[in-house]
Amino acid sequence: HWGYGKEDGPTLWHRNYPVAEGSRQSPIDIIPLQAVHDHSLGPIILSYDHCTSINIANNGHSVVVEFDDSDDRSVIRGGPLDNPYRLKQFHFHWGGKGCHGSEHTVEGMSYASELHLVHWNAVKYKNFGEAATAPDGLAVLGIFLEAGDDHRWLHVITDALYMVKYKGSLTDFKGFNPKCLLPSSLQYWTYLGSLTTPPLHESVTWIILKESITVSEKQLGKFRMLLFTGEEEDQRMRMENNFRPPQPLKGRKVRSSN
Ligand SMILES: NS(=O)(=O)c1ccc(NC(=O)NCCO)cc1
Ligand SMILES: [Zn+2]
Repeated sequence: HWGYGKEDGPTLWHRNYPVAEGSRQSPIDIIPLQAVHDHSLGPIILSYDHCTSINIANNGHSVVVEFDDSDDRSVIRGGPLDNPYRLKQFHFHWGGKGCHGSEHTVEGMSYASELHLVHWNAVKYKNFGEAATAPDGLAVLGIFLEAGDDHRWLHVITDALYMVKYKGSLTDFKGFNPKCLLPSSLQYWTYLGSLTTPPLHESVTWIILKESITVSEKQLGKFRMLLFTGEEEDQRMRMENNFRPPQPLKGRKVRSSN
């Protein structure tokens, strides 16, 4: 199976997932000065007020908070999107002690971590699985996490991580609204890309916020106490450096909101 190690990491994924070498892979290095200011790009609109988080889980690659996506109660719209996209889950990517862990980079600079809020086009597709294989099926909002002071709301997540230490573990996680994890500005870059983990489907409209949020090293350290491995496995492997490096732009344009 795939992972982030020497034997199963990003450089080997193309063996089972040839689209890894496709023309719209993610993440990418964003060069702000090369981004095209597109004045037709409106603001992104996040309607998360009635979102319903269900559980938090360790899937062996990251920690994921799943939402009830049975109706349009929490959606992202506007910006580059032609339809509202329903919030399905959010998860994180992070590094090892002190080193970097974001997937997207900005002029070669990476951040300590990156939060992905994953949405799917329920107007055109009947479920997430179908949308995940369509070129306009998914919209992922990416938010950079920078090391600094404590984040006042992230503790709600980090305090629950001990419950999902092992791969395959899952626990209730109700009443969490990811709006509390947003920076003050919703200015963004956007481009057409892919899932950053297998199956690497080229189905994602990426919306990356220019402003990062600040979290403490202590809070980041709690992500690193998670394990890639299950409770029954002898070899414990700390969950860290679960990020794919930037992929070739292959002629794509990155657009910038005003
Ligand atoms: N890192 S990412 O590009 O945001 C991403 C999002 C969803 C997936 N896959 C997913 O949600 N599958 C649903 C069932 O596992 C993989 C990668
Ligand atoms: Zn992700």
